[in-house]
Amino acid sequence: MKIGAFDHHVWPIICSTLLLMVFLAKFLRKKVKKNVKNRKFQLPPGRRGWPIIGDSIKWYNAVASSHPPQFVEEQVQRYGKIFSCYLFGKRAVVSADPKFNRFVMQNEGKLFQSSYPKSFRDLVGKNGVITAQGEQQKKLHSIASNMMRLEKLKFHFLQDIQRVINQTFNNLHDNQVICLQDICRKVAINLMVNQLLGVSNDSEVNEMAQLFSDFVDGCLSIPINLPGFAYHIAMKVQFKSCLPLEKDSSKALVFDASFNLKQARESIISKINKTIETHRQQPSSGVGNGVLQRILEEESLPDDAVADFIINLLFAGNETTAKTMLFAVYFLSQCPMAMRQLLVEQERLKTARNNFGGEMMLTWQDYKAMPFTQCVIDETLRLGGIAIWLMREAKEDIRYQDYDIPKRCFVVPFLSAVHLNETVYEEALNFKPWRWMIPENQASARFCPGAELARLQIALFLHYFITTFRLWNQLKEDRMSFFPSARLVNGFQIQLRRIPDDDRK
Ligand code: HEM
Repeated sequence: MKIGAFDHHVWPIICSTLLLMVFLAKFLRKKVKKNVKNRKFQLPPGRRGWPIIGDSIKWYNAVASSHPPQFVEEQVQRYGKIFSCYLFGKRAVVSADPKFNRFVMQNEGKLFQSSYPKSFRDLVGKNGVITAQGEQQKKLHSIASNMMRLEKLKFHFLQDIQRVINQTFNNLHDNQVICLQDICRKVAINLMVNQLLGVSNDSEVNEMAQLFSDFVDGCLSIPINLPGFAYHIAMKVQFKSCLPLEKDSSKALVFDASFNLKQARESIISKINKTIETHRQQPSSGVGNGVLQRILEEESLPDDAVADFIINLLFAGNETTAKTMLFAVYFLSQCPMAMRQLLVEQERLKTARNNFGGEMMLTWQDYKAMPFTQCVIDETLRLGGIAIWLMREAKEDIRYQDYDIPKRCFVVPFLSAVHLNETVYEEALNFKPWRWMIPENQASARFCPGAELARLQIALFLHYFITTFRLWNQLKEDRMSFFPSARLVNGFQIQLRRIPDDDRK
């Protein structure tokens, strides 16, 4: 049978040819589109991992271990120093490349911004230096840097820090068994209360310290309370697997759902507001010499912004300082040679202490004469990795060398992968404070406005610790973990041997 001019055998051939051409056209269009897209978005190499959660569980397993860069190191071997993956339900670009990390830090606010969950921002306050963005962040950063610059430390903090440390140590007796992790938290929180709020009365310090401490513990647990978030699932799995093994004495693992964080925040704000009121009523009473009082005198921030500012500083400075103190003693216990050298430096200064109102204290010149102590602090920060990674978000599509980072992508400079890299630091896994005596190693980025204050606090803590307690017996093996924050899993339980009073000069 004929249809039109064609034989009926010809029609199937024409139809299939047409179909083939349509498919071919579609395929080529897709290919061209993909190429254009690839050219536009050449993500760093990497992988997708599991649906929704991506590599979050592997990530958490690594950071809960004693060697947090493990996951990053594995990916670096496969894909290179900058790679992509999925974390917390988001596409992420992770870097173990010091150059890229510097690029991120140098373009803070311009190309990148900090990326914290909303619930965290609500708790620590939207108007604080950690959580604010753009121009407001720059302004708050400069206020924070101004409040904690060297001259202020010299005049406002030096003696107070020594008083607070001694108050805590005076309550510890010979042969007492302590959990050093708890003691360091207590010292650091008391220091924060004293320096931020200008509170020095014992009972007030204790009351505020308890409030601050509960608040910081709670904030560390907030990712747990994000239902439906990949983060939440990862944490839950992680918790089930690590909790029975790693129950430590610090409160860092107390994840009590009934804990009312908002209430703790309100109580802190009400205390801050009361202090503001007292200061306004008696501005020249000389009561309190904290950052809070100085902000009220020197800056013109609204009261709610002042409260957020203080809570942000508390959050940024408390755990970081406490854990650096703890890790310094932990590393020193494992390195007798460094311990001996530190003791020589500090014993010499102990004999030079001066009398300030009946208390023997160190002067600013003494503090400046602790070169080896500063190396111990640098090495503790490198090996202890208190700030393991930074959390950023791309503000726009960004081109870096051959790669593209799309807008809103999670960007993670993984600092400890650089700090523990053998090609950057020889014998990177060993505690070797002497490496910081080499001038080239000394330059480091200063993006923490509290860095100098933290150094002063840690140096003075080490001075009084090693010159008050002779030797300490470690009662339980310990190891570091970085989940949910940096800690020693058994809290570093030690028995103190106090140097007899007549031995002290
Ligand atoms: C050893 C102790 C400390 C360490 C290891 C440390 C580390 C850091 C790091 C890595 C950052 C950058 C975070 C980021 O960019 O996402 C940072 C920022 C910050 N730190 Fe510290 N810090 C310490 C002590 C302190 C203290 C004592 C204070 C103040 C009381 C403080 C206040 C801040 C503030 C306000 C920021 C935010 C700066 C901004 O975003 O503009 N830090 N710190």
